[in-house]
Amino acid sequence: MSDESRPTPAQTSVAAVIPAAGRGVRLGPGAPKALRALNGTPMLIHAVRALAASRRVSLVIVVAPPDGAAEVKSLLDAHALPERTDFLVVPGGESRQESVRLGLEALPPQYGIVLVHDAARPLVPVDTVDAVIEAVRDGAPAVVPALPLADTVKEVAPAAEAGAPEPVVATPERSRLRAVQTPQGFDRATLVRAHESVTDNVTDDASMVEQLGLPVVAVPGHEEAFKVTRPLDLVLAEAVLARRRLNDGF
Ligand SMILES: Nc1ccn([C@@H]2O[C@H](COP(=O)(O)OP(=O)(O)OP(=O)(O)O)[C@@H](O)[C@H]2O)c(=O)n1
Ligand SMILES: C[C@](O)(CO)[C@H](O)COP(=O)(O)O
Repeated sequence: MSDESRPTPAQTSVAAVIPAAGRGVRLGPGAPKALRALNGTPMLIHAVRALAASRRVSLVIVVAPPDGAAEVKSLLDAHALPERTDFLVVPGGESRQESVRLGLEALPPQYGIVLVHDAARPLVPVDTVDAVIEAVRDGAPAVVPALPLADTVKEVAPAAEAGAPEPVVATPERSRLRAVQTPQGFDRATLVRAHESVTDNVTDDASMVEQLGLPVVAVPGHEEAFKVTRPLDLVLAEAVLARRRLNDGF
């Protein structure tokens, strides 16, 4: 690679935005989901540590519940985090999409690569984080970690009336489908453009890049990067942590 085509340090500096402003309605009543404990430690702290475990991530921006930024700052201060990583906390918005945008607005200019990672995926292994970063560094404007599906997926039409069975209209070929996780990784300019241009409600950031007509690629995800969404997911997360403690010998 010639000196001219070699990316500059600014182009390859990596920041992570962690949207953590959701209420966690599907998890049931209680504190905002990101602040609920897993093995005695808030889910958000697990997620922050998971991203900061990558030596390539030098800034983590946490997007806190709209009225919870001070509490989240105190939480970060109260827990051991890597010294090489900087942390910022900003208040979030009404939707995940808005929270990510608010996190992006706080991003200092020197970061050329941005990861967006759900606080609700607290156990993502560092190898998955690094694989996403590597693919962006290799030139992909948008990268998602993804896993093949175990279930067959059906497309349904609306039910005739509330509570009635939903008509099945199609069965997409399963081998071509993937369940996508986070962190999703982006060339910064691409992600900023996507958030400026796409106004539809979407469920992930990569789909906004798809709407721009730009390529998105998938790298292997990890089973432990699952999203804590419903009560049973908390049981699974505690079990994964217990297995890690056993493997670590304490
Ligand atoms: N207004 C919102 C909504 C969601 N999120 C974040 O986006 C991630 C994925 O969202 P999800 O798992 O759906 O979390 P909740 O919105 O909290 O869950 P629910 O839909 O059950 O209320 C979470 O880390 C959540 O905190 C956010 O930052 N701001
Ligand atoms: C971004 C995401 O985690 C990818 O699978 C997912 O779409 C978030 O969905 P949620 O309903 O906001 O949890």
